[in-house]
Amino acid sequence: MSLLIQSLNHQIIDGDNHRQLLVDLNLSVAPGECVALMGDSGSGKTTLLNLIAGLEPIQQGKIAVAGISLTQASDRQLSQLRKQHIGIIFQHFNLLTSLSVQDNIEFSAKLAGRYDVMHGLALAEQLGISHLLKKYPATLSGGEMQRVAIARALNSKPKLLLADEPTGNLDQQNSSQVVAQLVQLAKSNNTALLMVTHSADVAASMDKIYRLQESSIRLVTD
Ligand SMILES: Nc1ncnc2c1ncn2[C@@H]1O[C@H](COP(=O)(O)OP(=O)(O)OP(=O)(O)O)[C@@H](O)[C@H]1O
Repeated sequence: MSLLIQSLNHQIIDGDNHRQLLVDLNLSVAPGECVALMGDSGSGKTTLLNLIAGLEPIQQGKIAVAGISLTQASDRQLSQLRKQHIGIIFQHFNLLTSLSVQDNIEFSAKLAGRYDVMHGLALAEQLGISHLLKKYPATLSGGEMQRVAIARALNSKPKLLLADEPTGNLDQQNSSQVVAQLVQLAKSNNTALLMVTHSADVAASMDKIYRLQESSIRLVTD
C-alpha cells in the first residue's frame, strides 16, 4: 500500500477542552489509486493530511507511507520520507517566487535525488506549460500556477501525492481539466493520490470518495 492508516486517534485542544478530532480512523490507498477526501469545514481534513505528511506528531495509531512507518520516526527520518516519497500540492501552490517555472519544477526532484531533466520536461508538456518554463510564478495565472505545482510535486516520482483543495481558486472548467490531468498523471506514474476537496464535481473524477464526519471516515462511493 502507498498509504496505510490504522486506528488513528487525534485530539486537539479547543479552548479549555480537549476535543477528539479523529477516532479510530482506518484508510488505505493503493499505488495509482485516486481518492477524494470530503467533509465539512473543521472536520479535520487538513489535520489528517498534515499527520500523513509527518508535519504533525501522531498521538495514537499507525500511519505508513510506501511501507515506511511514521509512528516512531525521528524528525530527520520524516523529512527524508517527505523528500523521497511524498509530494504535496498546497491550496496556495507555494511556488518559490525567486525561481523560474523550470527551476520550480526541478526543485522537488533535486531534493529527492531523482533529478531527470527529461521527466520534468515531459510533465510540463503533458500539462501544457512548456511555453512557461522561463517565466516566474508572479506572472502566471492561477490555473498556470496550479499546473506548475502539479508538475513540481510529480517530478520527484512520489509514491503518495497529497493535495489540499488544489482547485479552490480555479473556475469550474479549469478545475475539471486540471483534476483530469492530475488523475491521469498519478495513474501513469503509479502514484497514489489523496485529494481534499469541497467540490462534488472534482470528487466524482476520483476512484473513491471518503467523507470525514463526526470524527470518523466513511466510504461514500467506489
Ligand atoms: N494545532 C491545532 N490546535 C488546536 N486546534 C486545531 C489545530 N489545528 C487545527 N485545529 C482545529 O481542528 C479542527 C479541524 O481543522 P482542519 O483545518 O483540519 O479542518 P478542515 O476539515 O481541513 O477544514 P476546512 O475545510 O475549513 O479547511 C478545527 O476546529 C481547527 O480549529
